[in-house]
Amino acid sequence: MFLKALPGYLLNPTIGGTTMTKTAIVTGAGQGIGRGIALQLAKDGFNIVVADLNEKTAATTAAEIKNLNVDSIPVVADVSDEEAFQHLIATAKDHFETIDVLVNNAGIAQVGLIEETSKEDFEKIFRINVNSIFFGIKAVAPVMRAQGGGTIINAGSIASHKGIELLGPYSATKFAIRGLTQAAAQELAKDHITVNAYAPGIVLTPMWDLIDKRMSEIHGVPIGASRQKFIDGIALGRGEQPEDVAGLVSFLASDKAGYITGQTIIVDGGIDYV
Ligand SMILES: NC(=O)C1=CN([C@@H]2O[C@H](COP(=O)(O)OP(=O)(O)OC[C@H]3O[C@@H](n4cnc5c(N)ncnc54)[C@H](O)[C@@H]3O)[C@@H](O)[C@H]2O)C=CC1
Ligand SMILES: CC(=O)C(C)=O
Repeated sequence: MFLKALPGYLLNPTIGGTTMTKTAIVTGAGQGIGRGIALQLAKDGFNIVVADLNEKTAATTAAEIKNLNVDSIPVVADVSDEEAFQHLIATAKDHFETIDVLVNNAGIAQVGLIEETSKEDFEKIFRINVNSIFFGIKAVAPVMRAQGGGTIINAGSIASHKGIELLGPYSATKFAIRGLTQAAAQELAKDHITVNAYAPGIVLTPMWDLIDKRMSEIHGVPIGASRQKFIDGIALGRGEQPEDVAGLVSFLASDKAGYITGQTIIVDGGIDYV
């Protein structure tokens, strides 16, 4: 029933006169970049599984998507828990039959000096940002392999390419994600599964509200000043929006990106220090 075989991966193929709508799971889709990606993929014609820790925001995003002529379900899941991720994949498969795209977007940031970061916080950010992607790849690969293929897209960052002061543990997780993406792409290529990552810059979401507040406290500058300093280094002259990231993910999830794998692609408006 699943038609994917690279090349020639068709979005919504027609089989015996019936159009098959593809399905994407987006983690952390209750707000911010994940929500932006989920809405864009819905506009591209995917049914969407909206996964998030936050039940209320997941339900709101899923309801918004249902107004876009595709189907959507919210699933409450802590993706840093392997069993919860397996349950998410099983729920998506039960509901929509295929899982064509998994966007491992959920993540957290922590701001502070490496020397002042506790072992518990260091382990926590790895659990949420990295273990989740490891669990996601492990859970979805057998499903995609059995279907004949699929696409996994992970949340990197410009911090996947350059360690950023006061974002040490966060940068370490994003470098790890770049490595996992490259290795998974090599291992899964024979199964017609592509694995890539997006690497945004300074995206104006609740995550950056928190980063700015904490950095501004540490530097003793007014709220907003730390973020502005980063934005001043962007060639395109403005902070990034979730839609800017969603445009890249839309391409990576499309037939047009069928020959791209193992890449962590920067979408940052041209930041001078990367
Ligand atoms: N905002 C930015 O400037 C950038 C963000 N990124 C990455 O993009 C991704 C999304 O970032 P934002 O939208 O800005 O963050 P955000 O904090 O605004 O939203 C994150 C979403 O993930 C959910 N989430 C957090 N932990 C979860 C867990 N364990 N299980 C399930 N859901 C969970 C939250 O409930 C929230 O809805 C993250 O991986 C982040 O590291 C990368 C580069 C820049
Ligand atoms: C949050 C994040 O990834 C950056 C680079 O700001």
